[in-house]
Amino acid sequence: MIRIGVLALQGAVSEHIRSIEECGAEAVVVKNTSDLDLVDGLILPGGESTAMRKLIDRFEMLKPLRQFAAAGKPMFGTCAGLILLAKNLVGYDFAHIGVLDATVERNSFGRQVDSFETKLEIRDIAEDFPAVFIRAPHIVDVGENVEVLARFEGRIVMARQGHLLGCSFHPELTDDHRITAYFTGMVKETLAKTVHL
Ligand SMILES: NC(=O)CC[C@H](N)C(=O)O
Repeated sequence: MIRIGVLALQGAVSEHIRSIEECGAEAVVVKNTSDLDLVDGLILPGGESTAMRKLIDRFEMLKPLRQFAAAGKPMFGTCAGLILLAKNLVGYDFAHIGVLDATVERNSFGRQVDSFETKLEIRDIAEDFPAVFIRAPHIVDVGENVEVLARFEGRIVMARQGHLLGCSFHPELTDDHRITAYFTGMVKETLAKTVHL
């Protein structure tokens, strides 16, 4: 069985665990570098990116997370997790993990209290995905190797660059597991390639 980890330093962890299990994979709570060694793919959950970064530094996980991505292992950032993955952040002169070739702006959809749900058309995944946005970021711009998978009101809200996937919203907060299933498929494909090397 494939193993998918959820970075569990802060944020919406348990819902991702449930969704991974619904998709027939083993879910692993990742709290440190040795947990990271156990997994074939990693979900970076929503929450608060600044708080998550502090904890990543405290547990000395920044370099291991970058190495995980450099090794070609799939990573999926949702909301704050997307902010962690992005190479460029509007208004900041640094990135966190900094591997997804995209420029991301934080808190793009209104004030701090704002959250909403909408149906999204997502390329290759769904025509009507129930997407929950909570103080969500959006993708301002992407590099040429990045495929845009979904937009909301013209703004990019989901994108993929090879083994890296990111979205602005919280796919784990509904009972619709199609996005987690898609990521599970990415992990399976990567493993199949690795085994044949
Ligand atoms: N739901 C979320 O993950 C919100 C992200 C948060 N606003 C941040 O900038 O980190």
